[in-house]
Amino acid sequence: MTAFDHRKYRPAPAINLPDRQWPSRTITRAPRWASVDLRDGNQALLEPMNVGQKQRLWALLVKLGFKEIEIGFPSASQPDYDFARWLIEAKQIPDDVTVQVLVQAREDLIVRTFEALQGAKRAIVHVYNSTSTVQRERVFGLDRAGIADIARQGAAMVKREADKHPECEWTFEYSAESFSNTEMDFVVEVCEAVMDVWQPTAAKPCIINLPSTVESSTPNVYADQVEYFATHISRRDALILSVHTHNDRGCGVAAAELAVLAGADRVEGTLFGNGERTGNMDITTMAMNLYSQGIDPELDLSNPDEIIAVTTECTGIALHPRHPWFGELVYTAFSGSHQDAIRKCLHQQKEDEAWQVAYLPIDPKDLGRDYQAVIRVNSQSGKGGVAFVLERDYGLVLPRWLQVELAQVVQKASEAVSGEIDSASIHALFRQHFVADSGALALQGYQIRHEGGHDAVDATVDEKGVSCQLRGEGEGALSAFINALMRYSGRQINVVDYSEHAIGTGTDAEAAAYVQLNINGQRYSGAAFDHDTVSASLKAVLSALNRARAAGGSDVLAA
Ligand SMILES: CC(=O)SCCNC(=O)CCNC(=O)[C@H](O)C(C)(C)COP(=O)(O)OP(=O)(O)OC[C@H]1O[C@@H](n2cnc3c(N)ncnc32)[C@H](O)[C@@H]1OP(=O)(O)O
Ligand SMILES: CC(C)C(=O)C(=O)O
Repeated sequence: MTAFDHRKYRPAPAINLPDRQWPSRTITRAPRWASVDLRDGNQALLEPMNVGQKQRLWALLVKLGFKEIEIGFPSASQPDYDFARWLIEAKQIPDDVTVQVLVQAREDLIVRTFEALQGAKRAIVHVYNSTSTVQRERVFGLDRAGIADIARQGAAMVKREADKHPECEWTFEYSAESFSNTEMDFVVEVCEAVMDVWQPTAAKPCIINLPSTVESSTPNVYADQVEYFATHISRRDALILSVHTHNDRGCGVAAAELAVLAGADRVEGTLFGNGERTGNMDITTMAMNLYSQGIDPELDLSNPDEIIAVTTECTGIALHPRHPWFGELVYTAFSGSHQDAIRKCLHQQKEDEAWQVAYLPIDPKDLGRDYQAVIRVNSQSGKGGVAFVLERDYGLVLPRWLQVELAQVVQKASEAVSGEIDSASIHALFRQHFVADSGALALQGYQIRHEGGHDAVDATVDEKGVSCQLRGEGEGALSAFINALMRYSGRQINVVDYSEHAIGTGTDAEAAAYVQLNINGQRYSGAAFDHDTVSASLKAVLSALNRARAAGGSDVLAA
């Protein structure tokens, strides 16, 4: 074998479940969430959280609406023990929140765990042992019966300790760790053994948790395993079926979603998927997936900045900019066709209708993101993005032909800097190339008279400081001015297109005018602004002439 040799590996065995039901089901409500950030997330950190960090993350989890929170492994470490004590002694656990703690099926650890929980009103004690073939054979050196015994004894010890403290409302949870790498008939056998000890009922159920401790198959196989379990375990009504997926193959969320279809009631996971190796199942992603389907996720994720700040501070792990739903770049379109589609859809989206915006699966405003971030311009962007930015930030509604021309200018500038062009730079490029105020031709003054059904204009235009007196007639001020320019310069000038709009409202409103001229067979565009619409239109004409002048390199009027 060479170093990189796939023959070293075997495919995960599939489950024979010909009448599987999960593929034809849909998710219609949020599962019961259990956060394991403070335990599974914590145990995977380079530097596990101290009590202060745990306190901050706890406060966030409660604020987001988690009702079941695994707070640690109190028998394993002093900070976890101290944190449990602080929660209880400082009365930090809201009435509707239940703390959960993890422990191995080992007597000394179980005893210490119950010590840590003294005085709690309600708690979930979560005991586990590994059931998979490889763990049986290579870690524990036990056969099936030996592994089942560990589970049975662990369950009995948990029950014994709980019985000493009837003042607390206990819930028992058992995890067949490495469930997804265990033979299904054996998992059912072990869980039956645990339930024989606990004697759960529909009124007082236990939690049976089915982890894909290491994700090693496609999510459909995991869903088959969960459905197998759900349909082969006795007393299904006396247990809450919980799943706990990891993300080794990048499908932690998908596996949990399919598991819910397959009958899971409860999902364990962490914020942004922090956890062992490639992480736990990401609750924020799964909850937002539900939200985007019109389902209440039963978690308040409306303030991502706070969630990101607290989790980053507590885990030391930064959020990837493309993290689903919450990454800095996920509501940003750089490419031209996406920008164009977003701009058109946003224009048509009505307040009271269902969200229908291409490339934006949810309204970024729901997560406190504004449309500022939606469209950013680089060399991959087209006219849509450029137009969007100018309209959003400067109130300029460019006609299509001008969008096309400006986009070419912006693209060149972006290529030159090999990167993003911000809104102010786009605006500056627009002014520099299409607006006359710094050009060679400038309107000094004009007068318009209505004569015999026509307009006559007398205008003073400077070209490079040389003043020229122009006179012309036409239908309206614009065509009279064009007529004057043609007479003076001897050039053939036609207006190909013209548009104008107000910027702002009230007495401060400015007029924007955009014109495209055909000058001796060549098209040139220009734009101008003025408090007076006629002035704006005449200046826009001079802007276009300035472009012609710059392109031809010769004077227009003095030529
Ligand atoms: C998939 C998961 O995430 S499971 C949770 C894993 N999380 C953690 O382990 C974090 C906290 N754990 C720890 O700090 C330590 O493991 C402790 C303090 C709990 C225990 O430490 P230690 O007793 O020193 O040893 P260690 O964890 O290596 O224990 C291994 C022993 O426990 C046994 N064991 C491991 N898991 C279990 C279990 N769930 N139930 C019963 N016995 C177990 C092993 O077979 C091994 O036995 P051996 O010593 O006879 O060979
Ligand atoms: C203890 C169990 C639930 C676990 O963390 C896992 O299997 O990943």
